[in-house]
Amino acid sequence: MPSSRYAYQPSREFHVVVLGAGGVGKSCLTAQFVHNEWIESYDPTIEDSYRTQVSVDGRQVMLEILDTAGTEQFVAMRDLYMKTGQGFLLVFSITSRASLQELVTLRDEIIRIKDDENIPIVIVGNKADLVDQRQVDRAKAFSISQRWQAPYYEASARTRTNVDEVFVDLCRQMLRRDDAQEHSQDSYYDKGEDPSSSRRRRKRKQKQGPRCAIL
Ligand SMILES: Nc1nc2c(ncn2[C@@H]2O[C@H](COP(=O)(O)OP(=O)(O)OP(=O)(O)O)[C@@H](O)[C@H]2O)c(=O)[nH]1
Repeated sequence: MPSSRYAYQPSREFHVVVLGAGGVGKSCLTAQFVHNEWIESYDPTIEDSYRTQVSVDGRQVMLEILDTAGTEQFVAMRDLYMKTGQGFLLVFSITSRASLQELVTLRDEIIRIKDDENIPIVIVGNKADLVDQRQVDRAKAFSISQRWQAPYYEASARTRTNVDEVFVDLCRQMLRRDDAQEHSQDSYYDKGEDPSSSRRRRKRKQKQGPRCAIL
């Protein structure tokens, strides 16, 4: 007998979008997570996508990760990938106050485009190894994460600190959401109701308290 009710389920596939200002370390975080490699040079991204399988709490999940451009000239593509994204890593650099500010606009856009305040999001304060260049207090970032009801992690692509953790946290959020939707669809079909009419009720139920992971 399987120990979990999910043991026979096929692996899920989720679209993850990595967003943030130019140069905050989106490509480096993604390269560390997918390939375990550190990239020292800076080559601005236009758009790169990666497929990788990850095991989360014993469940196999296929991730399609889109590493996006932080530079202004490529922002026209944002609407499109925000529509397809099911989970978002919002990355700033702890060495740049402006990069945290940019997340405000990005988050507003995600919520507008997805029309959903509870979309899975993880906030990442990258470059945590550069402590002597810190411009963003941990408390400041944490208070934003509380407001947005999204977990906050300080990470370093350079030292590989909290790299797996941010992706896994996002996966958990997406899985939970998927499970809840599946479960409530089952029960509505059982009752002969239309599952789409209950979407809003369901979203409110999924609201979670913020979490903060420090180094
Ligand atoms: N010290 C340190 N440097 C980092 C870290 N992450 C990235 N960098 C450096 O920051 C620069 C930019 O990193 P990228 O990953 O290319 O940044 P990006 O956010 O993908 O940039 P765009 O493609 O322009 O959006 C590179 O020189 C990296 O080596 C980190 O955690 N610590």
